[in-house]
Amino acid sequence: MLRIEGLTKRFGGKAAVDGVTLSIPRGEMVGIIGRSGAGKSTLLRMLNRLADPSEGRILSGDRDVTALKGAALRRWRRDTAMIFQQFNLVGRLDVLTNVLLGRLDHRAAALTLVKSFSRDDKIRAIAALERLDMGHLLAQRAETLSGGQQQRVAIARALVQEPQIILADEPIASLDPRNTQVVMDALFRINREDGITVVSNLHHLDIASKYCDRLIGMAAGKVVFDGPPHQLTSEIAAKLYGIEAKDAGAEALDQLEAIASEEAQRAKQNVA
Ligand SMILES: Nc1ncnc2c1ncn2[C@@H]1O[C@H](COP(=O)(O)OP(=O)(O)OP(=O)(O)O)[C@@H](O)[C@H]1O
Repeated sequence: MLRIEGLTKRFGGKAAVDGVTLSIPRGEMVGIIGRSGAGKSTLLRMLNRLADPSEGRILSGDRDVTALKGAALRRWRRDTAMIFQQFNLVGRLDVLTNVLLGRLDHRAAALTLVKSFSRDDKIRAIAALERLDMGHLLAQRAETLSGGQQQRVAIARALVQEPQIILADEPIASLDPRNTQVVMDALFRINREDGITVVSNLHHLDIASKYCDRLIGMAAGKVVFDGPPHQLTSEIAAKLYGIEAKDAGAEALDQLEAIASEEAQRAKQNVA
């Protein structure tokens, strides 16, 4: 269980994240939604300790994550793998080596200085790539891959970290609809099969609603909605996305209704 208590991050006088309090149980698939500048990335970066809060605490069980330093902080970063919009691969390195970089924190500090990975590391990396349907491209340079393929390599790199939580910062923002589905399906499968908590910032309400158990809506640094997708009303969507995005909110709500009716249909079939 991750607990966030009164988390605030100020840049100058302005609060990018403003007194956020939340609990995230292990194994949940959470979507953080809201318009650009709402504070979603800053919140995620604080969870991984890429950014330090101005106020508040993050607790993992009874461990105070906000106070971690040195080796304990490195362990926390390994436990909370990040995935980014721009994939953050090393373009000139091959796919397998990019994935192996996710194993660096598992190795003794002395070994990290030598560029050799154990057989066990390589087996894990290949298995992660195969799981993401990328095994056949392991020798290819990362920069030659499509965006969707690069994001799958980034997910494989996150997997070999053996994280408890995957923090995905707009993982599909640079992808076309087909790759969006491939990447979201992969994150969903990892969440369901491995029980890894996934917290993902998502611009698209329809995608967030389709894949997530829970949506956290942010506006001006504050949480303005926290609940399952079917509880998101048009008023809240309008508040989250602002007047000019009202239509997008309405469109997304139509899709929410379609999802809800599909679920109802499935439930009916199960009963029958
Ligand atoms: N390093 C920084 N220095 C100054 N201001 C910052 C910094 N990082 C973020 N901000 C500001 O904090 C606010 C929240 O930004 P953040 O990137 O967290 O929002 P977001 O919801 O993730 O938006 P987007 O979807 O566009 O990434 C914005 O007003 C942004 O300009």
